[in-house]
Amino acid sequence: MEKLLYTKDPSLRVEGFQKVEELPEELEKAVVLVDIDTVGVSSLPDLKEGGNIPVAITSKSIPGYTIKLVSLGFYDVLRKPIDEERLRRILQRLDGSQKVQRIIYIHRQEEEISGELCKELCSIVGNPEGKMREVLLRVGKAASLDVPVLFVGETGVGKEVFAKALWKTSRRWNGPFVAINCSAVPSELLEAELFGYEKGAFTGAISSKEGLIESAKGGVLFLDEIGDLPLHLQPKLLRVLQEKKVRRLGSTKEIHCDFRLISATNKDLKRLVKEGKFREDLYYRISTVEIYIPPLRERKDDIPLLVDCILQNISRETGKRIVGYTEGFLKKVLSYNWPGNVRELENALTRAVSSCSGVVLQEEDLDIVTQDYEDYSLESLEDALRREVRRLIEGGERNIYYTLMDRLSKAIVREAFSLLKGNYSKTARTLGINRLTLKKMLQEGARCVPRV
Ligand SMILES: Nc1ncnc2c1ncn2[C@@H]1O[C@H](COP(=O)(O)OP(=O)(O)OP(=O)(O)O)[C@@H](O)[C@H]1O
Repeated sequence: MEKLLYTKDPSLRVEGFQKVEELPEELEKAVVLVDIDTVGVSSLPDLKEGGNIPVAITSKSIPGYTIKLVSLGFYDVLRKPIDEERLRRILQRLDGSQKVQRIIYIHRQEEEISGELCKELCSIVGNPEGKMREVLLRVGKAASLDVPVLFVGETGVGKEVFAKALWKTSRRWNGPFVAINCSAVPSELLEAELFGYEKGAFTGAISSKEGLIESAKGGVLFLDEIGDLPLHLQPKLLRVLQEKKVRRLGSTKEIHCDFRLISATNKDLKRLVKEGKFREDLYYRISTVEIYIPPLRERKDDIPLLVDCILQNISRETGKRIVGYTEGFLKKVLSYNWPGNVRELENALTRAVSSCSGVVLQEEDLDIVTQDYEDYSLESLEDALRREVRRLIEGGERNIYYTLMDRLSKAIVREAFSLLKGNYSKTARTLGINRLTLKKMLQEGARCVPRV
């Protein structure tokens, strides 16, 4: 492995730097130029050990990024292409205080790592080796394409967090991020909100107003719960997406609008299409890239990392000092299935912190009902359900009925199917349901998306 020695030579040229795919074994006292666009920042702790001086190299010029990188531990940040004069100044600055012996340029060919950038920029927590890696890679790739993206996943999995990460790492990062939840606005108001209106367009329109589509010009329009977009607005949205023009209510003038659509849903849109509740052409238009975010119960390795991060945030916000938690506490967190995902975890931890009398969270501070109860009677099941309904309502969850019914029906079907050794006819007969319905439920069991 060739290494470039730092010689104080003023004619030092960047092109002469050693490029290595992986960290060299001995790095002591090296200035390590880390191409973070391709290598990421995960190697930082290793680099700093042994007194190396990491300098980040990036082509991204996102506001706050330099500060973020320096706060992570980089000595300085250089933009690509590397300005040799700036590099030389950094080296001279260092030379007085540290004996720099060599400079190494670490770089990786893959572009995949922009996913890592999303992670750092948006404080997305997840095990880098786990399921979130795939999601981050997909977000990283989608960021460079200016096409509509649809995030699919249960409530509280982080669809909006990822939508923002996508926006911040796309070429539209300096444009606005305009978000609206289609299920939270009554259908008659949603049209005016999205498309805008002219004065007198309807009773109460005392002045004209631009719609959110117009406001998203140059940036991103985030349509949350797009599955709840009323049928009569769907062709209007489709037209806007096709023609890149919007017409305010009460106007004949078309206004050009250049925005990127990112949408999210916790519903099975393909099923809504089949049921005639969502237009097929719109579905294909909004889902050029579809990214599925798995529920927390399918990525339990993320939970300890999330717990640490959420507890730090809660401590910061509330001023209540929490130094850790017992093994029993973490065991209880891990044994629960978190149907409300990260949002529910945040709410449960907030409650745990407020009920904790010391600085270490105990098992009993967590008021969740874990699955390993011993009492199998229907009464106890009803009790558990009552507690679960109360907890979900207090946690501000939506779609409670469907989430619970979906989980219950799937649990019943799966258990019967496995007890009856995978015999479809027998299971259908025993459960008293149609064979086709059974097959469909078993197929859909893997995704578990609550639906109406
Ligand atoms: N990977 C993550 N790292 C850190 N925080 C996360 C992560 N995923 C989700 N969160 C947090 O969980 C909460 C819910 O996330 P978000 O609102 O993005 O979920 P959602 O899937 O859009 O939910 P809904 O479908 O109900 O709108 C937020 O407070 C968010 O900051």
